[in-house]
Amino acid sequence: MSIVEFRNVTKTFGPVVVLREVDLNIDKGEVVVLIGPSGSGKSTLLRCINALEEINGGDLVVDNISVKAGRSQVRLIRQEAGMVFQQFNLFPQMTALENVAFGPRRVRGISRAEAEEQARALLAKVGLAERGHHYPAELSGGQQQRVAIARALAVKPKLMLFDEPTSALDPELRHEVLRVMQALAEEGMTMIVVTHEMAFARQVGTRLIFMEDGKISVDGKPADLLANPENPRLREFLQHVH
Ligand SMILES: Nc1ncnc2c1ncn2[C@@H]1O[C@H](COP(=O)(O)OP(=O)(O)OP(=O)(O)O)[C@@H](O)[C@H]1O
Repeated sequence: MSIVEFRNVTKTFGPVVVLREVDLNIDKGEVVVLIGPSGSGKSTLLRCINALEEINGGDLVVDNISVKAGRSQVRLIRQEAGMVFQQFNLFPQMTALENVAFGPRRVRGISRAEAEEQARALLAKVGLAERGHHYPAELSGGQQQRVAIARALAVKPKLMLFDEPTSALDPELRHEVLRVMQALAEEGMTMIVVTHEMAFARQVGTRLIFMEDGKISVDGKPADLLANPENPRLREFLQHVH
């Protein structure tokens, strides 16, 4: 069953066309890895899914809700699609625990005690049970990114969007974030991941999409595409990401 459906979606910024009549269906449980040259529209495609960007043409339906519906519906989509950014984007004045507890308190209106209990469980899940009282500045980049994942999970999203989640991290910190993402995938979470981590694509991805100039040009199984990239531009791209 589709959880994300792009129907002929166009997105422009002024005169610049960033998504060109994109058609794409993503089913529940898929782990889609999105790759492509800089400026090909990967981040924009993700940001349209949780309505951080407005589409200009076509329709985009997320868990049966159109992004073109009214404001209250769009708010629902934001809850259903958790987003993790390259730069973590934690609230600096809040502890890790407060960062994770904040969303459920605001969105679902649950008590502080209940939100903090859930937040503690989520921090334990991402391997940070002992770090709840730390502020973001006291945590490594990899720890901050894992708090960001816990924070996104706290509002119980149906899918998770990751925009280059490891690009700002030193190599030795990347694997701790990738491990958390792999565990989520193994639990059946639907995920769309913009990344250059081809080992993750091969081991965890169920689908690999190559974007070029606002269009999807290759869409298939990671193992097949990585072993035998028939598309010459994909082949060239892959030579540069290793
Ligand atoms: N808010 C904006 N205003 C104007 N142009 C934008 C805006 N956001 C993105 N763009 C333009 O849209 C195009 C696609 O950007 P996008 O960030 O989606 O690409 P990307 O494939 O994610 O690239 P990268 O790998 O460099 O992050 C680029 O030409 C970019 O300059």
